[in-house]
Amino acid sequence: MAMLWKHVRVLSPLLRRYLLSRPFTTTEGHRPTIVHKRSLDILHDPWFNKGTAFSMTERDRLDLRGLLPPNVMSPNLQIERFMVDLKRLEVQARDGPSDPNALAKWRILNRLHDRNETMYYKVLIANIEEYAPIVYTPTVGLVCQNYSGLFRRPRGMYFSAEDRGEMMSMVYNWPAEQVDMIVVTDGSRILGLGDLGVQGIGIAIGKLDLYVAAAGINPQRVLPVMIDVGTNNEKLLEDPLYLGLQQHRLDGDDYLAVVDEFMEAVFTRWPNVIVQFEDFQSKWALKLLQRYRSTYRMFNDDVQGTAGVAIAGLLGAVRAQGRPLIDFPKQKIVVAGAGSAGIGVLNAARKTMARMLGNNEVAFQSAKSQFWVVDAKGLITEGRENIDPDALPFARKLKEIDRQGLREGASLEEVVKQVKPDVLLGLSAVGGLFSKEVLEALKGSTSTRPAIFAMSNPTKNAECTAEEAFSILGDNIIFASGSPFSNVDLGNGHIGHCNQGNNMYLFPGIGLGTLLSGARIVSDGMLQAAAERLATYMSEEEVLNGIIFPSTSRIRDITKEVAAAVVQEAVEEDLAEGYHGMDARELQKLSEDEIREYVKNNMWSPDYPTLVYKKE
Ligand SMILES: NC(=O)c1ccc[n+]([C@@H]2O[C@H](COP(=O)([O-])OP(=O)(O)OC[C@H]3O[C@@H](n4cnc5c(N)ncnc54)[C@H](O)[C@@H]3O)[C@@H](O)[C@H]2O)c1
Ligand SMILES: O=C(O)C[C@H](O)C(=O)O
Ligand SMILES: [Mg+2]
Repeated sequence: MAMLWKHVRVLSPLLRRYLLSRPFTTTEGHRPTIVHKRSLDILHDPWFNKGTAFSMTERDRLDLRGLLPPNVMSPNLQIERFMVDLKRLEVQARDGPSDPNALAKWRILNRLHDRNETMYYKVLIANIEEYAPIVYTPTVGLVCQNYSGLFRRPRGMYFSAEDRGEMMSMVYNWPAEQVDMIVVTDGSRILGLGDLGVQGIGIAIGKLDLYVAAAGINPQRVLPVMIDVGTNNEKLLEDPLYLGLQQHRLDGDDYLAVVDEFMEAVFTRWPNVIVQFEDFQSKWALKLLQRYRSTYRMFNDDVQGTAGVAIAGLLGAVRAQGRPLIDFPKQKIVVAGAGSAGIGVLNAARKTMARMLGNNEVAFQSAKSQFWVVDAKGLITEGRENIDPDALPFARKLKEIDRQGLREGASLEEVVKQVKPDVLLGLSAVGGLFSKEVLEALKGSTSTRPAIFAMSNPTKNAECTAEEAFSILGDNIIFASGSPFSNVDLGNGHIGHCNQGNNMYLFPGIGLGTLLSGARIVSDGMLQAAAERLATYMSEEEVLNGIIFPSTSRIRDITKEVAAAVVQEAVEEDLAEGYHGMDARELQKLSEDEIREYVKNNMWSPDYPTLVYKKE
């Protein structure tokens, strides 16, 4: 293949297109898939199972005759039968995604995931807008909270504090020879729900569902991982039904030793894997990112993915005011929450402003004065005792805020009243923090179109609902939330548009782009390219209508675009080492459109391959 590629440039356009369109992975397309098992073993293997869709010839070949009802169903009919069951719950559904039936829907989908992966992803991809809120936020939060009761079949791998010294061999217990994507959590800060210990595995599973559905990562090559170092959740520690280690969390060097050993083990077995860190408490999220990011192919979704999505949203808000992007450094931004997500957003927004202002130290210093950061103790100033070093660069000078009529620890309401910000952005995990009073204060905003980002998850942790924002501030605002809300009918013929501002618009493309470029690390430039692509994805008309993020139904397309931008940047930074048949030099020769096509053709689709049995 590599030889062939060398000549692609001089080949006829037709042959060139053919070569570009060939999947470089092994099992997709029309080539049969070789399996080393037969009979019931196949039916019980979700990677290969097709259930009633096994053809008669396959039933003969794989010793399945008599093990299935005789009616051979088409994949579509099979899905129709399944959907009747799933839809039955909707008849009684009341309040959208946070409805109690959501958990029942999750159960039905999860059972399908356990029996037949191809069919599961077919259902998920075809109905992503409807079921992303079930397999992902907000329902996944409820699932994690109730995991002990919901647990049936294990999924993914668990590495615990008890496994120290064993991880290097344990990693070989996973059946897949190749793993492309790992999402790992230690369960210490699951969404805005706090420490859920081992039950946090649900978030890694949900994120990987999106990797398959949105990025077309092959489901046989994803691995959800839980690093169980204990929990500080006293309720779980006392619960006899809890599935994890019943001890307090390891800390300090003991903690680091476990995570280090895990990283070494997975990168030894799968040197090209990408590891996404997810929902680690802030105390460790930033430290682990610094510790690993220049040696391993890894990134932290809460810090870096969220930052990119927020940048895209903030730039969208500028466009929605009918102003040029270059006005971004003039925006006054109040951020509530200075944890891993808030700090990630602040650093990225400051850098973006600085770049627009001339990309020098003076610009970098002056950009920080556009931010007012409020945490659990109120406005952060240089007068704060024991200030978190990550928040320090954003601490306001005491003299300066005195002039603004503010002080150390001022409340969010006071800050909004005095600053009159263009943007109010919440990553606090505190539901209802943007109270009636805070939203009333935002009426004084000097912006022609103030923006509210209530980004905390799940729904009950959102800083305000869409209804609250639109009913108090009217329809001349931009609204985005981390978990989905329905659009709001304002009763005057106007509709308040709800955007979902969630890192799901970036992490699948960051992962896919890193994989297909074969980049050695995930660089700042690659993350920036991803964010910029998302920022320019919406048309002028959409943005002026308050639509600053795409709908989830377009997630596969936006992910392809983001991945292509990441590949291109990796190539430009000379980080790309290639992937399968596409080596680094060939990657360098591809045009922008060819990169897009290369990405598209390497996205897995949920089609049943023909199965052929072969003895091991
Ligand atoms: N939409 C997204 O894509 C996205 C991405 C990442 C995280 N999040 C959400 O962001 C939230 C925070 O995540 P994190 O990792 O930064 O958590 P964290 O616990 O590390 O940080 C929370 C921060 O909020 C502050 N805070 C608490 N009470 C406050 C109050 N009353 N007023 C102002 N600030 C207050 C805390 O002091 C802390 O700085 C979570 O709910 C998470 O689901 C959303
Ligand atoms: O998981 C999400 O929905 C977004 C984000 O990663 C979070 O932690 O809230
Ligand atoms: Mg997260």
